[in-house]
Amino acid sequence: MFNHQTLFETTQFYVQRQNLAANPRIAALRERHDMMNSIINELNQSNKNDLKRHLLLTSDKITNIFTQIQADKENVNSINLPVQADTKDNKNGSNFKRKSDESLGLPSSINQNFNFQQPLIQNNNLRQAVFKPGADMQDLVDQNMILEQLCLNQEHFLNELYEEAENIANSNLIWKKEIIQMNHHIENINKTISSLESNFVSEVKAIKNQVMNLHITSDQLQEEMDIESENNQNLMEQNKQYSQELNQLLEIKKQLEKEIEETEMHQKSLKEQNNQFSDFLATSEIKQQELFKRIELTVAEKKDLNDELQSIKGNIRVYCRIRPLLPSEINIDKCSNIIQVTSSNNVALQVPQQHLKSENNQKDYRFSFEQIFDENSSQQTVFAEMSQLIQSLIDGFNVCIFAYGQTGSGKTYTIEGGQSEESKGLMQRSMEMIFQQIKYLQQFGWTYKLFVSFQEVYMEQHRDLITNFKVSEKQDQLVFVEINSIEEFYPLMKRARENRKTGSTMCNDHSSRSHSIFQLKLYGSNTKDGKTCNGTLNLVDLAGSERVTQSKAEGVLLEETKFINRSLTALGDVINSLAQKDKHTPFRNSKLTYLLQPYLSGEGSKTLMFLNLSPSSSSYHQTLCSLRFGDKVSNIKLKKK
Ligand SMILES: Nc1ncnc2c1ncn2[C@@H]1O[C@H](COP(=O)(O)OP(=O)(O)OP(=O)(O)O)[C@@H](O)[C@H]1O
Repeated sequence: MFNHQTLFETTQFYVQRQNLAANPRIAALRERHDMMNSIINELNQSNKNDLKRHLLLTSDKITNIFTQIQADKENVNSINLPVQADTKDNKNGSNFKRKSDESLGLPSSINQNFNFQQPLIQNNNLRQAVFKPGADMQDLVDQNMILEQLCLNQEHFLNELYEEAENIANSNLIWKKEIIQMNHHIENINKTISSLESNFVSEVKAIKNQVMNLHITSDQLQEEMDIESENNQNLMEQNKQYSQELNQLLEIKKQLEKEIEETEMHQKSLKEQNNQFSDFLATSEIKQQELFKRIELTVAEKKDLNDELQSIKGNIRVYCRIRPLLPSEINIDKCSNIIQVTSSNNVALQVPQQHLKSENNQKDYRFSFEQIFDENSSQQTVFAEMSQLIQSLIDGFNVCIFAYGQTGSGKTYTIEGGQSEESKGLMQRSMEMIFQQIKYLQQFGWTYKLFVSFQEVYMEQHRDLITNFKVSEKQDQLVFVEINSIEEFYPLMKRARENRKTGSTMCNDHSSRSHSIFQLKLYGSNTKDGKTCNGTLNLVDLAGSERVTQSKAEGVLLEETKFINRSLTALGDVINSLAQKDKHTPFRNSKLTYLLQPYLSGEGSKTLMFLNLSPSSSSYHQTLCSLRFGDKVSNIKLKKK
């Protein structure tokens, strides 16, 4: 039996379901499904080049749509349908069974917002209207027919709805499948996109690197181009300069060509002059040879004349030299000058007032010497007078020059002199003259070898002043140094002076108490005629000639003074003996005479004694002694062999 209430409720239910079918959300779902299809078609249609762009755009769209679909689907599922079997009002247990929500693809949960009370109330009202008590039978039959017809219509309509619902469920399943396929497809597309993206990124990276490299290469090329352009500019400038120089050179060339022409002309005239000159030279050479012969003869004559002159003057000569009063003698000791040079050969020693009695009131002592140099005589003047002896040395004589006098009378000043050009002494001036003469004589075939030694005799001890070593009896320890120029001589002189000074400080200023001997051995040979010519120069700075009694010396000083006096006396004796032509000359009486023996004896020897005098009144006795010694020596003549 058909239950009207149940039919009504069922009808109500399917009306609601139809309403659901017409739900705007489901319609929207459909629309989006269509849109997705169109997008997929669109994607399939898009060409490969635009694929990436489309994919990027559509992937976002798809993602949005998909999320919306998911949301909509959830919303759809969340819409609850009334379950007839479970309602309270299904009292009659209707056999109408609605299809399960799952089979329709709809969720089984109940939508709490849907109001079921309103239709139920309406049904009750309808039921009351239909089954109204007291209504007549015909009305009921009519009503029943209407209701049966209504029921049939409703059933038919419900079947349609049911089919419609099944279709929706089927299509829903198809959508699900499509969505799954689409998801796969989207995944594949995403994969393709990501691979394309990674390729794109790597390609972009590669392209970026290439672009970077291109930038670098471009920068380098730019730099090179800049350098090249600079070089180019420089080259242009150089080119300009070269072209200017070339023009100048061309002008110079023109001038030179002119000059060459002129020079060639000049050369021709010079050749002619040359021929004339060569003729003239030939005759001049003959004349020159004649002149050389004459000069040689003149030199030989000069040598003989010099020898003769020295002989006339005497082989032993005495030059007297008086030094000026020293500032200390004038200012401190208040001494006066007691020597008067009366002429170039005569000197007078005044007896000081305090000594007049002891000298028997003799006012002065007068002496004559070959040459007297007063206090104003320069080193140059003194040397000029004795330079003839140096010439004799070069001519092959032995020359001995002594400086004799008391301490501080000017012996060292005369022999060695000072450091300045003006004050340099006999030693330096002699050496300079010798080297000048050697150079001059080279043109006549003379060559010379020079050897020098510096030595000292102190208290009969012989010492080498170059090595600063003691020399034994054998003399072979004495060093002779060969010198080839005046420059080689100076350091040796300096060294000897220093060694003498060192000795002086070690031995209580023994420099004034020792005899200093400079020796030069000169060996000459003539390459033209084979002649030889050997001579020796001795410059002797004698020790101070103080007398023991007058010096009031004591101790070591007394000993030194005794040695000095002994050696000076021995020198005087030797000179005297030589003058007396004695058979035996006592050379061995002192180290000094023993050393000088070879150069004092014989006709090839020339001796000069400088008698150095102090003009001070305080040195009266010493000066008188020196003058007497000098007088004695100046009267000696060396014997001839
Ligand atoms: N002709 C001169 N002109 C100027 N000064 C001189 C002259 N002679 C000597 N003198 C000075 O007198 C001082 C003593 O001279 P020097 O040392 O030569 O004496 P010396 O006789 O060698 O003494 P010593 O025996 O003690 O060595 C020095 O200061 C020197 O410069």
